Formats: sequence, structure tokens, C-alpha cells
Amino acid sequence: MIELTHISKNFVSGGRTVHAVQDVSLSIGKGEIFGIIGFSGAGKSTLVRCINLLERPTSGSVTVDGKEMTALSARELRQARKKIGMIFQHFNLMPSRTVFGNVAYPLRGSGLSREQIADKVHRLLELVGIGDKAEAYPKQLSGGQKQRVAIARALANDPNVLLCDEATSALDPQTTKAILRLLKNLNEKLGITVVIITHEMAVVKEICDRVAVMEHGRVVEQGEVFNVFADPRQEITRSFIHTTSNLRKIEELIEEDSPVVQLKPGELIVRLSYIQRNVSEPLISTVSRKFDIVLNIIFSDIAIVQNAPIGGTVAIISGEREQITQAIAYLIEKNVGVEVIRDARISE
Ligand SMILES: Nc1ncnc2c1ncn2[C@@H]1O[C@H](COP(=O)(O)OP(=O)(O)OP(=O)(O)O)[C@@H](O)[C@H]1O
Repeated sequence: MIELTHISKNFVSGGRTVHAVQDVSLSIGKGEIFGIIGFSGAGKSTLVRCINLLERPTSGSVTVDGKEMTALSARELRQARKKIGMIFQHFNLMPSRTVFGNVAYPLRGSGLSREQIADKVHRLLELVGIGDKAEAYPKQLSGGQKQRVAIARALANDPNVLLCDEATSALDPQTTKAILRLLKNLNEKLGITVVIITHEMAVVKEICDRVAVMEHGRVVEQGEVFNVFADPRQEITRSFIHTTSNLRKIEELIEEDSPVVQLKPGELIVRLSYIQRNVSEPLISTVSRKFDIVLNIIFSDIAIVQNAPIGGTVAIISGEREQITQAIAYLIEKNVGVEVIRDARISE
């Protein structure tokens, strides 16, 4: 659906050249929800703006729905852009127009009659869950409602692609979830391909199928969200993942020598991570029964990503030395990642 091939984009400002995007190639499938994550300045916005040619790449090619975007005439490009909707962090609504006026705006010159436009706008407002707000002005709406208006406007020309540039970054966590649910719903209902730029791994975890991680203008890692979460290859990816999990807090507790992490002789602290999709058995209760050991859970953080559990548990294990060894071997055999964080067996 979207093919970016060797895209680079340089900006020259104040006599300096900024290499905002450097040799990025990405392929995004039809109907996919694709995340692009990176810190501020990584080049995410520039890359996504190359998809609809709001930025013209310095080099490389952009193909959307079979059309080589850089080869289109100005007229053809205007037509092609209508099939690529876009929403932004700050909504970019026209304050002097009503919700109706904002959503109807892209339909001017579409050849539809006044009645057809009214009918379409009302259908779109219903679709995004604000059917009763047609006559309101943007300043009378909450952030979540404003983003719903922006989404309705972006859908006015029945696009095949929706680009979302930090679309939930100005929203509180609950509203963020509601907007992400709406995007997922539109993706399923309309088959629309969604590209999401974010600096929040929680957004990626919530709805994306695949993700690309950007750093200094380059894509440093990409893959299915589950695989990237389960086995991050780059340090930057790990740091993003840790922001969504409390399982790393154990290191802080050890550093502080918290009472929670004091061990009796023979005990150990382990971090158990789900790193394969096939972990479905109740493994903690199974190992404690099977090997007659006790697992005292300190933290647990398990989320469902792409219909599979991911995350893990930090626990203190106590029991017979040999039984603990066998239990760990059993967990590893069941595809659980086992890291020993602190070990009081050594002093036995
Ligand atoms: N029009 C421009 N002129 C000059 N430099 C630019 C321009 N647009 C972006 N840049 C620079 O390109 C780099 C990448 O910016 P970009 O906005 O794409 O990053 P980002 O990952 O989207 O970050 P943010 O989330 O902060 O927007 C930055 O160093 C930025 O300053």
C-alpha cells in the first residue's frame, strides 16, 4: 500500500544541513496499523509528511496505492492527496467554523450537492461518535471531541490511508484510549491503512500491528509489535519498552536495598518474561505445584499485545535448591525468559 524506498530528506537552515531522514525504506501493507516511534527530532514527522508529499524527499521514491507520488503532476497530486487523510496533535480545526463547517470543508468542489454533503457530514459525525455536535464550535469541545472532528474531516474524501501525527499526545490517558479504539474501529470497519507517529510505546502496544523505531533520521529496528516487545534489539527500543513496564523497578529497589528485596539464604529473585506467543498455561501455579517451591510475586505486569500475553513477573523463589534449579529449567523449556536478579543460594 505504501512503499518508501531509500527516502532521505535534508533541510538547509542557517547555512547548516539537517539530515532529518536518512535512507529509510519501509513497506506498509493495506489495512495495517503501522507505528513509527522515536524521540523528539528523530525525523518521524518529516518521514510521514513525505508519504503525502507535504515534504518532498531529497532522494528516494514514495509509492502509495500503486502511484509513484513524486512523478505526479500538481493536479494528479491534489487528487492523490485526497485519498490520504491526516490528523495532528493540535487538531488544526478552523475556529471560526462549526463542527459541520470543518468536516464539510474538504468536500467543497467535490461535485456533491448541498444535501449530499450534509448527509455525508452527518454520517461521518455519527461514525466518530459526535453526531450531536454539528452546530458546536471547536472552542466548545474537549480535546477528545476536537480530535474526533479532525478524524471526521480527514475521512471526508473516503481516504485509503490515515496519517496520524502524534494524534493522542495532547490528550489524557483515558481519552487517548478512546481515540485509539476509534482508530482501530475505523481500520476494521473501513479497511483504512493507518500510520501512527508517536513517542509513546503504550500507543504502539495498544493498537499497532507493526512498528518502526527511528533514531537520528534512520529506522534502527522494525517488526511485528509482539516480536519487538519480546525481543528488542536496540538500546533505544528497550528504553521505550521500559517506559511501559514496571518490571525494571526491581533494579531500583535493589539499589535502595529495600526490605522487599531482602532474601533469606537459599532464595533468589527472578524476572520471568513472556517472550513467545505460545505461553498460555498458568505457569506460576504449575511450577510451584510441580516442584514444591514458593513464588512470592513482587511485581507483575502482563498486557495483551496482538492477542498474546507479554510482559512478566518479578518474584522471590524459595524451596529446595535442586527443585528451584529444575523449576527454572522447566520455565525456560516453556519459552519463558528467566533472569536471576539476586541470588542468595550462593552463600549456602
Ligand atoms: N522545515 C524544517 N527546516 C529545518 N529543519 C527541519 C524542518 N523540519 C524538521 N526539521 C529538523 O529535522 C529533524 C527531524 O524533525 P521531525 O519533526 O521530523 O522529528 P520528529 O521525530 O517528528 O520530532 P517531533 O516529535 O519533535 O516533531 C529535526 O532536527 C528538526 O529540527
